[in-house]
Amino acid sequence: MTALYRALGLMSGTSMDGIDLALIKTDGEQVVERIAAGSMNYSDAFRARLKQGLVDARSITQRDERIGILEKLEHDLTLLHAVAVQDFLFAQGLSADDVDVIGFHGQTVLHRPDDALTVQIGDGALLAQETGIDVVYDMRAEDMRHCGQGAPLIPAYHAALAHNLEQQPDMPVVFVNIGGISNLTYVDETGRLAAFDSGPGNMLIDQWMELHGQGSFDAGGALALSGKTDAALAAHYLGNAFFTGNQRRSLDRGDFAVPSIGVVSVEDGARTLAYVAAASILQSASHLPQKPRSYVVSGGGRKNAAIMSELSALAKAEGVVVIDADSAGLDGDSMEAEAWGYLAVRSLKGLPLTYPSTTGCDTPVSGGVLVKA
Ligand SMILES: Nc1ncnc2c1ncn2[C@@H]1O[C@H](COP(=O)(O)OP(=O)(O)OP(=O)(O)O)[C@@H](O)[C@H]1O
Ligand SMILES: CC(=O)N[C@H]1[C@@H]2OC[C@@H](O2)[C@@H](O)[C@@H]1O[C@H](C)C(=O)O
Repeated sequence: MTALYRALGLMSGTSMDGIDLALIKTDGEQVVERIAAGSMNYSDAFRARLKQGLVDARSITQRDERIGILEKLEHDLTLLHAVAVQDFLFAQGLSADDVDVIGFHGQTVLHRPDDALTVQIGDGALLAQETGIDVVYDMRAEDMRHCGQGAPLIPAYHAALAHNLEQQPDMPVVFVNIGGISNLTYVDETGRLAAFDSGPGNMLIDQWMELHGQGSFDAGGALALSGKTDAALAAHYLGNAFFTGNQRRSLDRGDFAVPSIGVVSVEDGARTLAYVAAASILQSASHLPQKPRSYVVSGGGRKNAAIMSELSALAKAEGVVVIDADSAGLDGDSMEAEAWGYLAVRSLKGLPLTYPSTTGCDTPVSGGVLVKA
């Protein structure tokens, strides 16, 4: 039997709502045992600093540049991850010795795949020092050196999950992650893998809510459910070149702009953006190798009832079943964090993290930087 590693994945996603943590036991191949998961929310003040970081990052031309507040932000973000790890281990009754490796994503502050530039802040050496645990980080860069788009990386993990589901969904199955940005992974009976980002997920909804002083997200999709879809606004988003272009693989937060205030009512805006989140999944799925038979949905967007009802209706019209990841025996909140633990182990073993069919790289590519504690 191949060695199993206890891997702790840490994800700070594009929504910038906090840090997700997940401990798994895995061989980095077919074996995945989910052990525990947790999260630590960012304060409003820290989230505001992250947003400033995105602004400052716009002038980066070399991926190790840390302009404006980015140097201090990277340091503080890393220390917050160290605190999240310590709190998580304490809550689980574990210690650093119980973890073989941390898979550290950090925070994406800039993603320009067309310029082969992707920047995640997060200091792997500092995290290893603070936690006393080996850290694998910076897992997107090597893919870009091989002409890949540096994202999405979760498909390798989805492929492993497809073999581990308690209830096998109808194949081909598509894993749908509705985060700030959404992405799709297609897996069929032959093990064929295809993946790409599919469009805006929650990020426009979150920005729309903030613009109207209605908090940072549409809880349960309640506001959206009280509005109606504005066809012209929806068509504006769904007509974006991303959906038709042949380089359509990965997205940056900046690729879609929130509607201006007053274009539609706040309720109709929330509904329209929920519709766009759902419809862009279907629109992108039309580029998959074959029509899927089921969607397994994870990410915070599955808690927005307007997104889910739009998605279910659109999928039903195409004969595709929508399943919540949790009802498939998975954890829809911590899947990305699990993936980063899994990918860290693959990195240790020199196994590919990405494939030509997932990021567009020219050959299967491993990656990640290891820092020993
Ligand atoms: N109860 C809820 N009701 C509605 N929406 C929710 C709820 N909880 C979370 N969300 C949405 O999900 C978002 C967070 O989702 P998630 O954590 O999957 O994103 P992320 O991992 O940061 O993004 P990405 O996958 O793009 O990196 C929040 O910003 C919010 O919009
Ligand atoms: C550059 C970057 O951080 N991209 C994220 C983002 O958030 C969702 C989507 O866009 C995906 O491509 C990716 O994250 C996931 C976890 C991934 O790489 O698989």
